[in-house]
Amino acid sequence: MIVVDDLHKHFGGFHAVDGASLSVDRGSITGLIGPNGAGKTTLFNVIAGVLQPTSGKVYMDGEDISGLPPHTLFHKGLLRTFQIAHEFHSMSCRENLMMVPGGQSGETLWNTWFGRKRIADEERALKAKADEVLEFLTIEHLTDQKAGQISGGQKKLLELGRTMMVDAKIVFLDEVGAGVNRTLLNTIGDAIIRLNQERGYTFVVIEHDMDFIGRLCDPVICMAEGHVLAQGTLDEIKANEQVIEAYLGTGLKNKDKVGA
Ligand SMILES: Nc1ncnc2c1ncn2[C@@H]1O[C@H](COP(=O)(O)OP(=O)(O)OP(=O)(O)O)[C@@H](O)[C@H]1O
Repeated sequence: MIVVDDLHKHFGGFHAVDGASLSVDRGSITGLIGPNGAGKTTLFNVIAGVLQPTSGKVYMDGEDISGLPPHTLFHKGLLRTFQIAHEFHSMSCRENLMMVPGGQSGETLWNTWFGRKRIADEERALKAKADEVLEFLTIEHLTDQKAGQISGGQKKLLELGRTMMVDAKIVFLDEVGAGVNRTLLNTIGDAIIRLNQERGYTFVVIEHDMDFIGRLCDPVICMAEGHVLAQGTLDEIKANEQVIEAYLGTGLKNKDKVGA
């Protein structure tokens, strides 16, 4: 579904992504792991159009999507989750979901004057959709809570919920588990599995928590120093000499994260 071919992203003389090649199969939940500074987030940002590649190609279903801006990729069903912006903190969870651009008619002056009924109908449908998403994620009790007042883990669920307001095909999740307690992490994992199985979403997940990766992801791709070191099941990755060396090489603080 996604093919990345010899991708490079340089910041001045620094090669954050340095010849990465990989593919993501439709219907998979692919894990992306690697020591700090391996280039995972930069790779995500290039694929999702947030950063322009220095060189190399990204294909989606055979179409060259290299360097396309995020809103174009969004309409093709390729989404990267983002932290909820500070400006959205004073809005309720439902309103945050309703703000996801989905071709609403209310945006032009023409429609504001002449399409009031249509706007009202769309708003009703959007509200129903937002409520359905909140229920799916088991956070319906947060519907009217301000996004700034919910916990970090609940915010992650809401970010995931934003991808459900449109017809996403492939979703890139960057460290959904960071700072999230185990119970909520399980809820997030359940939602990802259900979206994958019931709605056909393909996921690529960056995560340092190996239990989470082990539960969700097959295959797992390990990056180091800007390129792909290995791909396989988590057990294969954990047993890979190069992978172990890459983690050890970054210092003892990462030693426990693979092969534990
Ligand atoms: N805008 C930038 N300008 C300069 N260097 C950058 C920029 N963005 C990232 N880098 C550098 O590129 C390298 C790769 O960073 P990146 O965030 O992609 O790694 P990562 O694998 O996601 O790491 P982590 O697991 O710690 O999040 C790092 O050394 C980082 O400092």
